[in-house]
Amino acid sequence: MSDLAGKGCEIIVPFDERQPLRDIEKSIIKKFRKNLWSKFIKAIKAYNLVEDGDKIAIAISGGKDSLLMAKMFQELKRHGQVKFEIEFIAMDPGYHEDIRKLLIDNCDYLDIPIHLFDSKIFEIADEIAKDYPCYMCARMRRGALYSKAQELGCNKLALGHHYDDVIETTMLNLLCAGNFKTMLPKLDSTNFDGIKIIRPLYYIREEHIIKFIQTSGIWPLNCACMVAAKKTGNKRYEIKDLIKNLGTNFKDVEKSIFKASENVNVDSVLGWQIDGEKHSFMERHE
Ligand SMILES: Nc1ncnc2c1ncn2[C@@H]1O[C@H](COP(=O)(O)OP(=O)(O)OP(=O)(O)O)[C@@H](O)[C@H]1O
Repeated sequence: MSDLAGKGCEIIVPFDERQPLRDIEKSIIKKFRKNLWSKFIKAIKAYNLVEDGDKIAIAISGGKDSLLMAKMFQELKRHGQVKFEIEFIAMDPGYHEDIRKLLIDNCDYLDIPIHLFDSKIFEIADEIAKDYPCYMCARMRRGALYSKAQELGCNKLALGHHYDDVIETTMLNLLCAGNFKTMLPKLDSTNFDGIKIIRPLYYIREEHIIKFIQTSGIWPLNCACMVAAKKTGNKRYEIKDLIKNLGTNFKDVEKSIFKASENVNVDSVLGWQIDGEKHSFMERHE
């Protein structure tokens, strides 16, 4: 087994024992309506994420975010007016066997029928990018998920990134990469024809997902590799803490970071890119 697989990490401890499935499902549209269900629907409508005739591959890592996303899609199919199909795909990058078992057990309990498939991503990332495997791992993971979605005839791939992932990405780019770029709620694949990525949890705050998971009594897979377990080798963890700390002095700082990417004033920036082509404010002065 690759060193990346790890054994485990900080866990999200449930408030109570596992609740009956029907209660968990009901809680999404009742108890958590405002913070989960309404936000899910809002993003779907705002960005046209689900359309008639879609076949959506829902990517399940076994973590809290993707488990919730799976249940919300099932609710949407049950209650919504749009006609679409769903397939749940879960890729095993070389998990520790206990983690794989937890993933399967949670999906069984929650009635999420997954297509579980293997890849050797941990082994490869460990070999070719030992010190900073995250970038390599994420790229290969994306490729594996796209291929599976395409094999199943899907036109969309749904990922469980939420609001806090979005603002962390914005800050990560600003502070570490020197650019202004966020994570979009919908985008075309560059390598896989006819597949779009969608992020229906775009407006959902992580704290509400944690509350839902704790209330449901589920022990989600919290981190699947050593990098996540140790919280080192990836700047994202530092950015997460930074945003949290900023919140003590700046009111609604998360909202401001999120809004910044809706309100870019192109009249007041030095340069920008469209379709990979660079532009400068100087073009307007020549
Ligand atoms: N091994 C995997 N198999 C299928 N989908 C995956 C896998 N790993 C990640 N994903 C998808 O990519 C999304 C983002 O992955 P990331 O590792 O950033 O997860 P996360 O923020 O911890 O979310 P989660 O709680 O769902 O694991 C996940 O929500 C899921 O949709």
